[in-house]
Amino acid sequence: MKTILEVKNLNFSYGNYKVIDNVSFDINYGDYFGVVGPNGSGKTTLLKLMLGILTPSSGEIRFFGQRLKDLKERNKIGYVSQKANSFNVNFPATVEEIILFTLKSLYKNNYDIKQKTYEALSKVDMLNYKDRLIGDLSGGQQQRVFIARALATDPNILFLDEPTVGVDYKSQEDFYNIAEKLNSSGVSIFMVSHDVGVIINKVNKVACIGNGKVYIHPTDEIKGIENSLNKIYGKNIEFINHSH
Ligand SMILES: Nc1ncnc2c1ncn2[C@@H]1O[C@H](COP(=O)(O)OP(=O)(O)OP(=O)(O)O)[C@@H](O)[C@H]1O
Repeated sequence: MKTILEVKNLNFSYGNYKVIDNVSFDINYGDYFGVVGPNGSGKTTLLKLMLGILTPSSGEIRFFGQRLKDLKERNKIGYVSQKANSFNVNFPATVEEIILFTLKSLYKNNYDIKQKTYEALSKVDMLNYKDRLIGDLSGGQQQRVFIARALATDPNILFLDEPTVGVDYKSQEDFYNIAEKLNSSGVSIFMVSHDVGVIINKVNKVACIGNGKVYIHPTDEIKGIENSLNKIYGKNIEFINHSH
């Protein structure tokens, strides 16, 4: 099993307030990794540390064996932020242009750029919308375009911050189907979510975050997950339907 991301003895504080306390974990190629925890527990902070948006107080983050700050292939890491599906409705760009713009900074050949754009839009079933203005799409459709933009650079790992917030039930289902398909095609996924029940049915590893600590369990370790959730939420949580 090859490791895609290694986190060792990671610490992070905002001023005197410690949010990440000596956390270590690995993500392997093919993992579908779900991060759950209460409001303010540090999910977004952890994700921002992984992406280099925040700098740890101490500890190490390695992608593909390289330290984050030395990493050359940043395009192998995809990211869709929490705010991606609340795009300014007046933004004057088409779906196709949103992706072309990102790729132009990475590739020279215009034919390749078009091909990669169309491939990425097909992966999220949005190719038919390529000429539509991004601002005219629904939240769920915009979200799919931003996933396509993240996919267009062929990432090995995709970071998703609360991808199902603000999208309706059908779009959530569409999203989870796309995520599953991507994961089966070899893209590792790191997904932050509030939806503990859904997460447990979708992912293969769960990270429960709270009080600075991160407890990692494979999804078939239901008892272990319940214990960790009890620690971080401070109340008794039991899963009634164990689908694993
Ligand atoms: N820039 C900042 N400066 C100071 N404290 C911050 C900053 N950003 C976040 N925090 C604090 O750090 C803690 C973790 O925040 P974070 O946004 O990572 O939590 P979260 O688990 O993603 O929360 P939510 O589920 O509400 O999105 C919170 O207590 C928050 O108030």
